Amino acid sequence: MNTPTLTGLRATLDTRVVSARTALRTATVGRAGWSGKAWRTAAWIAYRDWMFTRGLTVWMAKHALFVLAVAVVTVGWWGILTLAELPGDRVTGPVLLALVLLSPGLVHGLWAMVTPHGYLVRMHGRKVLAAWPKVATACGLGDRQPGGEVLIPKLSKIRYETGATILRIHTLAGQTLDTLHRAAPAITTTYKAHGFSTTTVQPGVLDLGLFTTARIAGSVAGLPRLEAASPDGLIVGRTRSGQVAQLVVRGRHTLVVGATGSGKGSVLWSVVGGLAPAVHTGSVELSGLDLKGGIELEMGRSLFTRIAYESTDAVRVLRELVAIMNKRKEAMRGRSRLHEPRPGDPLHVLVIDELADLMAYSDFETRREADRLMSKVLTQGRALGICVLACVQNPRQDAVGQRNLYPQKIALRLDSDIETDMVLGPAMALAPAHTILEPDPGTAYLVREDGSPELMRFDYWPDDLIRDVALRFATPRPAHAPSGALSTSDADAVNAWTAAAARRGNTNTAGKSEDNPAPRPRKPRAPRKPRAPRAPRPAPAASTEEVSS
Ligand SMILES: Nc1ncnc2c1ncn2[C@@H]1O[C@H](COP(=O)(O)OP(=O)(O)OP(=O)(O)O)[C@@H](O)[C@H]1O
Repeated sequence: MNTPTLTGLRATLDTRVVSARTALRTATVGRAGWSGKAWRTAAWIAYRDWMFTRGLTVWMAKHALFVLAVAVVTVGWWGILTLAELPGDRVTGPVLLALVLLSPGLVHGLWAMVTPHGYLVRMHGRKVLAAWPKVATACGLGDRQPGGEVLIPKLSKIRYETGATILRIHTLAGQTLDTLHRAAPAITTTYKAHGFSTTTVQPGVLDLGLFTTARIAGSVAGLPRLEAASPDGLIVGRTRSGQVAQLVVRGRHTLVVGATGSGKGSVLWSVVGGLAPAVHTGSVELSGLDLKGGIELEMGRSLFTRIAYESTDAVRVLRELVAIMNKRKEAMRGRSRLHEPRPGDPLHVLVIDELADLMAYSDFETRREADRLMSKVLTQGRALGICVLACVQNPRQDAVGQRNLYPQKIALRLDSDIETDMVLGPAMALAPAHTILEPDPGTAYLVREDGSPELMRFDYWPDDLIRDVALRFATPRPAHAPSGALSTSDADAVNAWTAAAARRGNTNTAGKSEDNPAPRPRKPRAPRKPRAPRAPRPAPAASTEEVSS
């Protein structure tokens, strides 16, 4: 059976197990009133009993010979009393002796019963520690000495966080942290963990996090708060250890890639919605390009200062941003190397819902102009306070020719390891986005500028929340209605989306427009005559207005 089928089966099975568990819980401990309380009490007693038995059994298995000897002595004592037909009690003595001799096991069982979590953690830690010499040697970390002795890196501490076991490992003399980094995937597999993260603690000391869960539970976003709306660390979801996941927006461009249904909308709205309070105060300005006819961005249009649903408008928005960038260059020259956003001189965030619609599926002239302007923004914008968040489904070259200009990448579920490689390059080994399961939309690897990956799940943004946020935190400088603007009703949005899809597709030419003509077969082009250089275009009036305000 091939891997995708197996993955699909596993996902179906997982979903069934989750729903069966939920149903059982609802029918028992989840019930309201006295019956629910009775179920909960019974479950608590059963669990503690089970933990006592487990603790005692583990101790007995570890001291099997001693337990056997106690059994022989106890039964032997009782047997002698019985055979000799001595009068009096023949049971109490042997039983008391057995209880006294087995008392450490009983204490062990009580420990497991009273603090089950602490007990399980300690037991797991002991197992990891006991296996470490073998694991380290098998993963190539051993150093054989002339006398035949094998030295291994010291495992000094084991720590537990939600969803991860953290091993603190010290390099041997002659080893570098790279040696440990290289061995990390093998150590992870040997301990049967779901993934790993590495953190350098100090020179020669590494914290290796082994993930104990493969999935991150989804959560729904709440209303954003002004103090949290920082482009230097925007809260966008949860990490595998249950901590808040942060995304740095300022000073970097972000490419978001994911298959259809992988949750690009969650990433987009986590950023747009998360920044909304800063938009309202004027320290962030959003520009949006949504060439799917506005189906995604229309719902939050009042948050955007510039918005485009058609390719010609998209080019206009890009030109305005380039003009702002050029003005800023002059203003910042010799004074500052990184733009500090503030009301009146905001951080500009350009949000593109489907990059390929602009860069691959538009007409030739638009593509060329968009490519030129995007290159400028991507190469010069980040220090000048103009950042891009571009979402795309297809990571191939024709759709994202400039992917190397995005220092930060978010890889949601991808269809194949080839696509992961295309998006993440060498970081793919640590961020296998093609292994993210379909039932976990919004789960993604964030690969930062330094190449360090982190698995996280972006919060889900329901439509009602987006509308509410757009209403509360509207920008003080709202966008003019874009040409081809839609009514906000869902029915209209769907119609517009269908029309836009038809314009892009080559099966239906009904929605053909000048911006997006349906592809048709072309004759081979004759070589071009050299042209006189074009006079530079004057900057559009709107852009000047943007900068001077
Ligand atoms: N963070 C999340 N948690 C839970 N469910 C989510 C999350 N994000 C998205 N979903 C679910 O997945 C569905 C698809 O998400 P979304 O539309 O964002 O995907 P997409 O990648 O934008 O797809 P497309 O490229 O086809 O537009 C949503 O309708 C929602 O039900």
